[in-house]
Amino acid sequence: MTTQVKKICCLGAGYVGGPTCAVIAYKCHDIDVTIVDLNESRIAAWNSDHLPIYEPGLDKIVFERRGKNLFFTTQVEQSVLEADLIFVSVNTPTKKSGLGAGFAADLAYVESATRQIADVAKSSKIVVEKSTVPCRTAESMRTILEANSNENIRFDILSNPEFLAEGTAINDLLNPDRVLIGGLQTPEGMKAQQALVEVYAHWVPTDRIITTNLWSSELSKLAANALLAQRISSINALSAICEATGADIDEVAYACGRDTRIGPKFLKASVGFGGSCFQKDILNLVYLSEQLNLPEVAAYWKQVVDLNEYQKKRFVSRVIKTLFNTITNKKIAIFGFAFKKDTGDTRESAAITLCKDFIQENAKVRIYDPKVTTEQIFLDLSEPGVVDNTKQLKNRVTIAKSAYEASEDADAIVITTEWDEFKVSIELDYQKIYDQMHKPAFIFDGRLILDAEKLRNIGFRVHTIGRAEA
Ligand SMILES: NC(=O)C1=CN([C@@H]2O[C@H](COP(=O)(O)OP(=O)(O)OC[C@H]3O[C@@H](n4cnc5c(N)ncnc54)[C@H](O)[C@@H]3O)[C@@H](O)[C@H]2O)C=CC1
Ligand SMILES: O=C(O)[C@H]1O[C@H](OP(=O)(O)OP(=O)(O)OC[C@H]2O[C@@H](n3ccc(=O)[nH]c3=O)[C@H](O)[C@@H]2O)[C@H](O)[C@@H](O)[C@@H]1O
Repeated sequence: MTTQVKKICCLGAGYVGGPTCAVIAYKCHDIDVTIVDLNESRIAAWNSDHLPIYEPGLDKIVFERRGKNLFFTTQVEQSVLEADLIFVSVNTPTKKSGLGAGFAADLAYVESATRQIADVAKSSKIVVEKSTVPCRTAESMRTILEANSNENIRFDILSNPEFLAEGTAINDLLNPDRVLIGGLQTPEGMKAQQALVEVYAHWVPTDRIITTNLWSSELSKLAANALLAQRISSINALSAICEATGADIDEVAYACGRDTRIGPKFLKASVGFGGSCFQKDILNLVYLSEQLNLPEVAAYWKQVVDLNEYQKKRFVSRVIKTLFNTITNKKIAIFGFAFKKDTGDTRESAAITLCKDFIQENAKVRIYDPKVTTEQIFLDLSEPGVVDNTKQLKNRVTIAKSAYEASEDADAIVITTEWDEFKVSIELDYQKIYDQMHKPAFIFDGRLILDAEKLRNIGFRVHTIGRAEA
């Protein structure tokens, strides 16, 4: 008989734990879901009218289930004690120091969450690795948990990586392409796997729920992110060839993507991919390959990240070169600071690198993003621990409340995030923007969202990634 899950606890109320478990509560009214975090202010925000993350559709789901079968708390012990199934959804950032620094995932949070479960549990639990981790992490978790099991308590470990993308998280969770559940191929392991299958089967068609062994599941998560990022680096590499030859990267992407074997998605050239995971997970894969003594494999995946860095630098050079080889004291309006549209998340955003480079060149940058807070922007641009450069930063960086305010007296506009409101045909009056800028007025489209022809007719000098200068 399968164990029926009645109470779920999720350790980690972040971008993954919050939306994922809110959707489980929304779809499974017979299951109580408690999301726990050590961070008190984050939990207070989850319990308030202003959720700690911006994600379209999330508010509605949380407000509908909160206090009914969805709870947010800092009470780790109580929640772990009561749960039959525990998601470990804590952060796994790249290690900053020690062995593997700059590449390996820092598993300290996963380990401490696992130890918390081992210390507190008084009944059997299914422990689910939701965080993205290096292949075979479940083995370490199992060792810690088994050292604490006895004839009355057993722990079954599953891997259930998350594939949601920020900005579309709710739709991704409600209609996933697939749900992946890895488990040990023992009778107990398969029984635990089935218990989690039944949770998802409340709303996901069973042919979309894939069960595999633990290690395939762990590796598939790193592999999926590496393959997605590899497509972006491939198209960005081609964008450089386009700029030098007169080919147009959107046309090339379209022509290639029409081949059903290639497909159209993830072929949009850009200033470089950002986000908390692509770079981290690929570096994690590089480290894993090196550990397995596979240097050629490591070098192959490392190139995806290197190309991404190159793309950002190449774009910065193009801006400086076009602005007559100097941007000292020039005003550059930055449209967008989040790593993609429809999120307020700035982790690894290409805009951070670009702004830092412009500041290094003594430009004055004025940033507008509809969802990122001023505090977050200054946090991202300052370099705590290196030098306290907040004062210098404030001389160079200002935050605007609108695209119009950002572009007042500007020499150039740089589009860094593809927010819909920046598109010519949707909201912005680019004639008004042009009229208030220094001339010649330059616009650099790092996201291929603008109608260059229309802007040129207004008088703008338009430079687009993946297109030669007109
Ligand atoms: N952000 C994303 O879109 C995706 C992230 N992932 C993976 O999911 C994991 C979590 O990522 P995010 O949610 O973005 O991170 P996050 O940093 O937003 O959230 C993690 C939360 O865990 C909390 N935490 C740490 N240790 C804890 C403990 N022992 N007990 C309770 N709470 C604890 C932290 O305070 C933090 O609020 C990472 O491994 C990431 O790679 C996977 C798919 C998508
Ligand atoms: O593990 C994770 O964290 C998640 O990472 C990505 O999701 P996310 O980073 O939220 O967003 P994406 O839509 O993948 O975009 C990542 C970056 O690539 C850029 N991008 C995306 C697509 C494209 O064609 N071109 C491009 O430059 C985006 O602008 C953004 O900066 C994956 O898409 C998710 O499946 C995965 O779960």
